[in-house]
Amino acid sequence: MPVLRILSKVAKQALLASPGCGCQPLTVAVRNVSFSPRQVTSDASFHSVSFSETDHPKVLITGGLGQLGVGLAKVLRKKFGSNNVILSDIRKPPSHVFHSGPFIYSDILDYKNLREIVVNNRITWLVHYSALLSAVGEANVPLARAVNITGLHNILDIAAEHGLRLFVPSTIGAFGPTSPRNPTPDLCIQRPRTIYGVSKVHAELMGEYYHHRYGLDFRCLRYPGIISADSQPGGGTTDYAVQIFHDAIKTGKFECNLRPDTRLPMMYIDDCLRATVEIMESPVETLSMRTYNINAMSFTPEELAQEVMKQLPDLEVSYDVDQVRQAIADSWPMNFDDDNARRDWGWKHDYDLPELVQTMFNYIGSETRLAQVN
Ligand SMILES: NC(=O)C1=CN([C@@H]2O[C@H](COP(=O)(O)OP(=O)(O)OC[C@H]3O[C@@H](n4cnc5c(N)ncnc54)[C@H](O)[C@@H]3O)[C@@H](O)[C@H]2O)C=CC1
Ligand SMILES: CC(=O)[C@H](N)C(=O)O
Repeated sequence: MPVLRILSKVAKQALLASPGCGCQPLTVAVRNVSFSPRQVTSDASFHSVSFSETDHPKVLITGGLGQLGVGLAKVLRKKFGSNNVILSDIRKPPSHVFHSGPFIYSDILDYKNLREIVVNNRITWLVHYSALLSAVGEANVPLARAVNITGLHNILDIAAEHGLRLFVPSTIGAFGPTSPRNPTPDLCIQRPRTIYGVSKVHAELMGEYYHHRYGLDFRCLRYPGIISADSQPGGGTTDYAVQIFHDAIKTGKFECNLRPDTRLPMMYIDDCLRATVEIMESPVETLSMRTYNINAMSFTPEELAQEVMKQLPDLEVSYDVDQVRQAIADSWPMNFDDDNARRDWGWKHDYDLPELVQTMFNYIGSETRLAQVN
């Protein structure tokens, strides 16, 4: 029998054999009706390697060498053991990262390589961090489209085929100028004007679709702009809120690329990583939705500078507005409504603006003093 006919017969049989829950086993993976690694036969057992089979989840983090991945690996390794958390990226890891636990090369555009990693390491949780952020995405739309959309398709198929619990972060950037901006609720108009935002809305919808259609355990948080002391942001609109601390301590001067009155939701990295672990650990029955806003604080560059100047009164702040970033920021939420996350799974932030500034100064200050001694 020709290959095409065999495949379509297999697909039909599997559809007929679907359980009454409304979820169907993974005929989804037969995206292209041709011989491809994505072919899953009708007797493929969905959720074949589930979290419950192991004491600890076995976690793979994609795009792990960016602003958030190394910190998340640290938190997860403390909880689940170093060898149970694999960081991956297409870049070369710095030596302290390489020596702190398993690291592996993985290009999310290479489906076979990704599948091999998941199978060989018996992965049960996948945290998908690879992405091009808002500003770099606008500078290279074809690459952003490939990484953020085609890459996500690979991730969804792998996660569904192997019964993984999948976390994909979304962002305040998934909203646009026609969304309510103050505050922005979970469910409202989403018509972002950046390739980054469009790709994140696509990720939210595809993840929820795979959940409802195939039972994929998809979990998604819309992060605000994340502020961290020991990792650099990767080319976003909110990057100024990290840069100000480094420039203030190093040079006593800071030139901001957004207008002083640009209000955006922001969060300290520890809150962001804790929220991520909390939603991944939340019992299924607590999740009334699969994509949640999370919020901590909201401020303008002027308000941040004033708080920083409580520590460094001589800081000189000037403004040289980047039109691309400003247009993006002007279309994003000013305040985020995260009532659903607080109600459903008990989300609560720890850091407000004063604690954030104090913590950043303590960290960067001690690093700088250490560097001066050595
Ligand atoms: N940092 C933030 O403020 C926020 C981040 N997020 C989301 O959180 C996730 C992580 O963010 P960051 O760590 O800040 O991003 P980042 O830009 O710092 O890091 C992204 C990583 O993806 C990797 N990457 C690029 N192409 C790849 C490919 N083909 N295969 C594998 N890896 C590839 C890069 O090498 C980089 O290390 C992203 O999905 C981002 O959209 C959402 C909202 C806010
Ligand atoms: C808020 C984000 O998603 C990111 N930091 C960006 O500015 O692009």
